[in-house]
Amino acid sequence: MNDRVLVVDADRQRGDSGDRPVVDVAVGILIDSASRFLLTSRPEGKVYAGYWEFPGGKLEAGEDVEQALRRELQEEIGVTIGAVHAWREALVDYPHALVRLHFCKVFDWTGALHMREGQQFSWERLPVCCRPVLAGTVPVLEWLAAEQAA
Ligand SMILES: Nc1nc2c([nH]c(=O)n2[C@H]2C[C@H](O)[C@@H](COP(=O)(O)OP(=O)(O)OP(=O)(O)O)O2)c(=O)[nH]1
Repeated sequence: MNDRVLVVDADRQRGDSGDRPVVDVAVGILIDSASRFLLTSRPEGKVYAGYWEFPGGKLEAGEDVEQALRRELQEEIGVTIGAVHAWREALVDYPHALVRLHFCKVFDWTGALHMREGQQFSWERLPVCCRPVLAGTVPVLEWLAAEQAA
């Protein structure tokens, strides 16, 4: 595979194996009828706590991206999502893990937002007001900006 890798905090040590496993992560870009998108803050106890990101999480064994996204959004923000539109992927090398992010757009969901992990949330437009934004999330804002400009 010929992915370009975004290296984050390059000055911090990685595991000593050159061959780190790739962790797949399903990420949801929830877009409402006013074209705003949902950002949430990473909860206490997780790496990069307090950084803003799109909701989602790691695939569990046997899950595909869509299944993981349905489960994560139910667990983390209390909504049941409708159709999942696979959009972009990114490979990000953090000190804690090498992750492949599968960004999906979601326009339909049911249920009221309920931050089950004590996160903050914000419905955003570009440019976003939330700070800091997680490094692996920043490219998505650039892609959304490019899409709006097209
Ligand atoms: N959810 C999400 N994760 C992102 C984004 N950008 C980005 O680099 N990531 C990275 C951060 C983490 O390394 C990884 C997600 O892992 P996580 O630890 O938050 O996932 P999880 O909810 O399954 O966590 P846990 O159950 O293991 O606590 O993806 C994003 O926009 N949304």
